[in-house]
Amino acid sequence: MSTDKMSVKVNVDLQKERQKCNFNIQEVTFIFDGGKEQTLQRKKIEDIALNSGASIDSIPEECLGLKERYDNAVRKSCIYSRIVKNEILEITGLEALGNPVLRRTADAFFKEISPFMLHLGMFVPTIIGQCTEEQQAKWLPRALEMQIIGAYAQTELGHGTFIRGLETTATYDPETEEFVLHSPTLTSYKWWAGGLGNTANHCIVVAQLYTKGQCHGTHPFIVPIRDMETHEPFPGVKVGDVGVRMGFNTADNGFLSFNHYRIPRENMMMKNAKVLKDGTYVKVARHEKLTYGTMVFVRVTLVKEAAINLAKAATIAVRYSAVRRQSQPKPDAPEPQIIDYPTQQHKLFICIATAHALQITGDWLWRTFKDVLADMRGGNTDSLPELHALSSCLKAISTSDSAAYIEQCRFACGGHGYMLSSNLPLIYSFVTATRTYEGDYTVLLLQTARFLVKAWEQVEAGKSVTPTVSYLTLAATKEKVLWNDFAEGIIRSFQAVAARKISACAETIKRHMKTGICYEDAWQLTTVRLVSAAESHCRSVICQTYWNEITRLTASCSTNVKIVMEQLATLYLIYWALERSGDLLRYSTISEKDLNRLQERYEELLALIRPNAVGLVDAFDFRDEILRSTLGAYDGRVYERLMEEALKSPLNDGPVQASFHKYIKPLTKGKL
Ligand SMILES: CCCCCCCC/C=C\CCCCCCCCCCCC(=O)SCCNC(=O)CCNC(=O)[C@H](O)C(C)(C)COP(=O)(O)OP(=O)(O)OC[C@H]1O[C@@H](n2cnc3c(N)ncnc32)[C@H](O)[C@@H]1OP(=O)(O)O
Ligand SMILES: Cc1cc2nc3c(=O)[nH]c(=O)nc-3n(C[C@H](O)[C@H](O)[C@H](O)COP(=O)(O)OP(=O)(O)OC[C@H]3O[C@@H](n4cnc5c(N)ncnc54)[C@H](O)[C@@H]3O)c2cc1C
Repeated sequence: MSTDKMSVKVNVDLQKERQKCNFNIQEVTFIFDGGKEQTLQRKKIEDIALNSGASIDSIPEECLGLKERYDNAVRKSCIYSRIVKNEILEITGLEALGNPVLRRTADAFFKEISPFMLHLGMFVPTIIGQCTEEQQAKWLPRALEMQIIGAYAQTELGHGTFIRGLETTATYDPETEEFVLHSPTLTSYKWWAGGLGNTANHCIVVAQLYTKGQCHGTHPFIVPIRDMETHEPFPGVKVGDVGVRMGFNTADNGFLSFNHYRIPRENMMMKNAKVLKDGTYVKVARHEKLTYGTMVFVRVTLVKEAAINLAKAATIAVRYSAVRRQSQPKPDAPEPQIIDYPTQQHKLFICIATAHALQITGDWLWRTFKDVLADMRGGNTDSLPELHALSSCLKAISTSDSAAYIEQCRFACGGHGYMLSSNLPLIYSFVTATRTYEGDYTVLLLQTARFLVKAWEQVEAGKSVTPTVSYLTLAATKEKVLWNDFAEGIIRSFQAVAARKISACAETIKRHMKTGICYEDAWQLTTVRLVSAAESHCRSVICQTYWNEITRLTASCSTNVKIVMEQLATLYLIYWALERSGDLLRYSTISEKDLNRLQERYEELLALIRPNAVGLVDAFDFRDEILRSTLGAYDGRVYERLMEEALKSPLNDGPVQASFHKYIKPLTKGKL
């Protein structure tokens, strides 16, 4: 098609899809956003941030060089942060830090990431979580006003996972009432902190605290690293960019080292522990791990982050699949829309369902987090271990599932999904990093497994356990869970699988120890099973939360919304029952006949959901500016947009590139 004849109308196939949709889209948007109020607030924020057109690039971000891309990201971060500071936080308050609306709207400005993301994502939350009130009064207004820009530097070249192994030291000098920060080795260089390389002028540094000759473990400090006028690093501070990455290239991930660099005593974040003027160390917190609080907070927010990104990818892939026609399964019939292939539905509908499952579970986890925080303010830390176990496994599974399904969405778009202009590769490169940062997948599942094994030992000892593991009590009676394929039956069977795996792990550890080895070695020998047990536990939590919550949330919805939401949730349960059929055959009474029936129901559900597929992704309600995809825009002008974006490439700035004259011509003329 010639570019000058491009139509601006909505693609006909998409129009027909929208006519087929039989439910009220807005009601589903409300469910996905967590309520009508939240939808209205989100739309208001999007209007404020996006209607001026400030987010729009004349040249696609991906066509710029590395430095220009960073420069452009800083420019737009300043615009967006001004809007956030002056207008958005007024509406949302600091609640926005745990609410995906800021990130969702930021996607219109940054195809990759803002170098300011960690400022709001971790620097500000750490000030809130780790500073005394007096310290907050000093730092928080400056941070929110963007007078200072911060990063969070915990990870080092040598250690990310094992925080207790960090090597940076903060040694207290009572003579001057200062801490001396030092990086004793190459492996002690801070590495990875977002925004640190060139942007931040302050940084939270996690270092081993020494006072009176004794090490008290890792603690956070606020460290000025650059001159506020010249932006030059202070003497004793070495800072730079870690180099080109798979994604995140506008996030300015940096390295940092100190050479006996001094900061005032008051720059230690002292909510959980203090160093007095004379160097006396005073522990304030009731729980050893409260200094890890920011990580728990971010893990909680990442569950909804995973949901939103998957919803974006699903929107792109489903709309494209309604527009794209390919092959001719029946002679003389027109080429079908690719969404009519059951295999395509199998790839995509689980993505829609998973986005809902994670969003709903993320909302529930956020509420749980706030409850635990309220308890802790009252001095009660009893629920912290359960929150840590939950946030660890949910962060691990949500980010891992979301990354895998985003990649599946890209596969579902064939060759065009490989184009950066589809946005799918960029969404993937962002989300796949979430599986690693803020705690690696395996490491976090093993944290949950620790909690589960302890819970099992408690159950065996006849003690009560916390709500999310109460299903273990039933399992301990050794009563067999009889398979039934109602939703509640499937969920009970998943719990039985998790319980059996957890008890088997506990037995395996004991068996190893009987051979004379220590607990730690026995634990290591069991870790492959422990990861699998923690994964099963987490899936049962997601399935139960999704089912219970969707039933509650749709109670007052219109009939067709109830039906389509129930279809999606049932699809999710059956999908995982089929995926984990090996576990079910091993640990429940399910038979081959039951599995065959489940497979049939799964395929029936694909057909039932099919007419509503476009409506379901429309209900995620992403503005085109946020989707930033040639394949996923609301109007479905896929081919026109692909062509328009292609023409913006600098490689199309003329019919002949300079390299022809420099290299190719001499080669073809035998002169090179
Ligand atoms: C203005 C424009 C801006 C643009 C718009 C932006 C808008 C932004 C707004 C919001 C943004 C939201 C999105 C956020 C995005 C954020 C991006 C983040 C980027 C990445 C940042 C990072 O990665 S920071 C570094 C993170 N690092 C880690 O996560 C390290 C992982 N390791 C650990 O957590 C721990 O070391 C460990 C848990 C693995 C082990 O710790 P340790 O060795 O000390 O403990 P043990 O294994 O011995 O366990 C002892 C005991 O403690 C319990 N425990 C461990 N951790 C915790 C915890 N956190 N809480 C509670 N309890 C804990 C453990 O279970 C053991 O208990 P027992 O009872 O003894 O069994
Ligand atoms: C894009 C990006 C942004 C980041 N931003 C920041 C930031 O702003 N600030 C910051 O401080 N950090 C940041 N990080 C660092 C991040 O938090 C760490 O990379 C992460 O915690 C993993 O630690 P690691 O790199 O040391 O991996 P490692 O711990 O070395 O992991 C390597 C492998 O070893 C395995 N492994 C490690 N320990 C165990 C164990 N005990 N048992 C079994 N297996 C184990 C892991 O599963 C993994 O497969 C960022 C990282 C990325 C990729």
